[in-house]
Amino acid sequence: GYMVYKDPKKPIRTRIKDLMRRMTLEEKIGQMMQIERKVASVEVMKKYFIGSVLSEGGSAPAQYASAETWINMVNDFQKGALSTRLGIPMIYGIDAVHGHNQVYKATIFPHNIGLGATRDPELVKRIGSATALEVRATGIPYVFAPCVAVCRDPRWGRCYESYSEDPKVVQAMTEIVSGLQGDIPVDTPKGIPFIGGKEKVAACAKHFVGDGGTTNGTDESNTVINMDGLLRIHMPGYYSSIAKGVVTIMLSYSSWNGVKMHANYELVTGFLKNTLRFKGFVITDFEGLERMTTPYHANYSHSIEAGISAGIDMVMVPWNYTEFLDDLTLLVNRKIIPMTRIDDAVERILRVKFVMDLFENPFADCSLVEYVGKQEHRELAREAVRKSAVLLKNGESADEPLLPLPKRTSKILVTGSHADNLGYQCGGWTIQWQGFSGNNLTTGTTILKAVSNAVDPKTEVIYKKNADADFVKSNNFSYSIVVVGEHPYAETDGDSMNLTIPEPGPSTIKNVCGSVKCAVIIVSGRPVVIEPYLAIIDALVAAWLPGTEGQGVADVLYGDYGFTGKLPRTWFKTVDQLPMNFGDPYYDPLFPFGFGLTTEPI
Ligand SMILES: OC[C@@H]1[C@@H](O)[C@H](O)[C@@H](O)c2nc(CNc3ccccc3)cn21
Repeated sequence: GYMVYKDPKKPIRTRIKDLMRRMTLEEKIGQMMQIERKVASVEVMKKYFIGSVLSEGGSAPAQYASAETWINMVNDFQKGALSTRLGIPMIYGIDAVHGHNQVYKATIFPHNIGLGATRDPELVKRIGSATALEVRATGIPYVFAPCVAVCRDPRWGRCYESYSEDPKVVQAMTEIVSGLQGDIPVDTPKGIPFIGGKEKVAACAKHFVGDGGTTNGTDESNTVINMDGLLRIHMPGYYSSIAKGVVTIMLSYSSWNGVKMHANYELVTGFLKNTLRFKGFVITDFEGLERMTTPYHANYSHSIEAGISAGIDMVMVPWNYTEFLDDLTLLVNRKIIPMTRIDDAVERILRVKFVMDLFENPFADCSLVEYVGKQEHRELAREAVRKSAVLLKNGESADEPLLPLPKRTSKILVTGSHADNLGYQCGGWTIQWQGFSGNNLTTGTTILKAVSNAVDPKTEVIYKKNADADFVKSNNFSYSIVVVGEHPYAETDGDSMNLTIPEPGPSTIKNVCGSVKCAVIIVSGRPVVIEPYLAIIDALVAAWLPGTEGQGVADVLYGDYGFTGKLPRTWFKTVDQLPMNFGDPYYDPLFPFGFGLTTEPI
């Protein structure tokens, strides 16, 4: 029969009110639970009134799964949700943090540190639009992006997910929110969520707040800074994201001055919801409540009370959602958590679902599948790669630059662990949570292939993964391209106290650059130790984590385009200087924030 909440002609607030008054406590708590796809099913969706499902890093319906396979999976979960008494649609979320990075053949864009180096917000907005299309092509309407962390210590394993050490650069790059969600209508009141239609997705500014400011860059640890410092350095990305209508905000595992963000009422409710008037929903990180305590999951019921009371609306409770449901039900029945808090959470979640048209359009169709890895998206990614590359050294003096390299010559050497490895050049959060090695798990252009594509057909390109001095001396190479750097990593696995390039990178640099002109390309998620080798390196390029479109590196190496990238973060001399950021009283970098040599296109 007719019900107001099902009537798209009624105002959203009227539909929410009508729906809320019909809901049982169990149905309300169901809306607050986001579970992982591996434990989700039509039955579970129906039995527990699940409001949301996610793919954790690397969690796909199958290896090499097509867009259609993704769509069928998402639609199945949706059928379960719609078969409940009130038929509230579920929302599916995934980490699309540098393109739709979990999907085979999707376009993989440079990670955020590279986008920060472009200083091009309009480009980043276009990347958001392209990403939204590829995500919608697989039937998914919600992404856990952008990360607006301000990484203040490159020893942090997630520094590459941060656009810059400078909050102003991070604020500029929140243009990606407008690309992902669509431009917010000018008259929209501040903080109201907005999504611009079926080719746009709900975004998620993360991780609130101060994730990039932890001591020594230790992931998930403690950010020690006063309120002024927090607001000046770590908060601006949220001002800009909310002004652009960001629909959700994810909390950080980290603490601020010893208080867990997942239990921080003053910042989550007091500041974010009341002062900034954020009207979307606040979501935990993965097992955020379980990981509030050491040991993990200790005193879980208290963690639930602390988190929900702090202002958490949706809980990423991937596995033990039945325990969460039981504990929270008890807390409400005992009046430890007031129903008004539950109603605030559910109202925010429902508002997002109504705003996103999920009630009227709960199912995905196959109309967009050809957008996955679309050539024009790859061209956009190639443009981003060009603009993200930072030229740090070019010959011993300005009047004898090595770059741009000549395309026409007799014989050149391409060498290094990262020259022919698509997984390495994409970095973490690519197909697998921790990224991958090799060229088989998705499609793209390695830097080796890019060089071969770029040079004159008469030029002989010799590839040797780890060339030694004898090999170089026994050949008469005109010049060499040495591609080395970090192996892929994500989160805590990326924390590093030494920031060295793993062997045989340094040896390859020494072996090759000691015998022939060399252009060294660093593939890394952050500045790494390079000072000891700088003197023997003729040209040095920071390529960051460029993604699948390695052709963009060759574009600037060979002068089809000029180098324009600028360092989005300070390049240290030695790690014992850290943390060291632009504006610090002690500032003695190898290359300062904003540094970048340029070349003219040929
Ligand atoms: O993938 C979901 C979220 C992601 O959006 C967050 O940015 C990130 O902090 C995040 N981490 C995990 C999984 N973390 C984890 C860490 C150690 C062991 C097992 C899982 C999931 N997620």
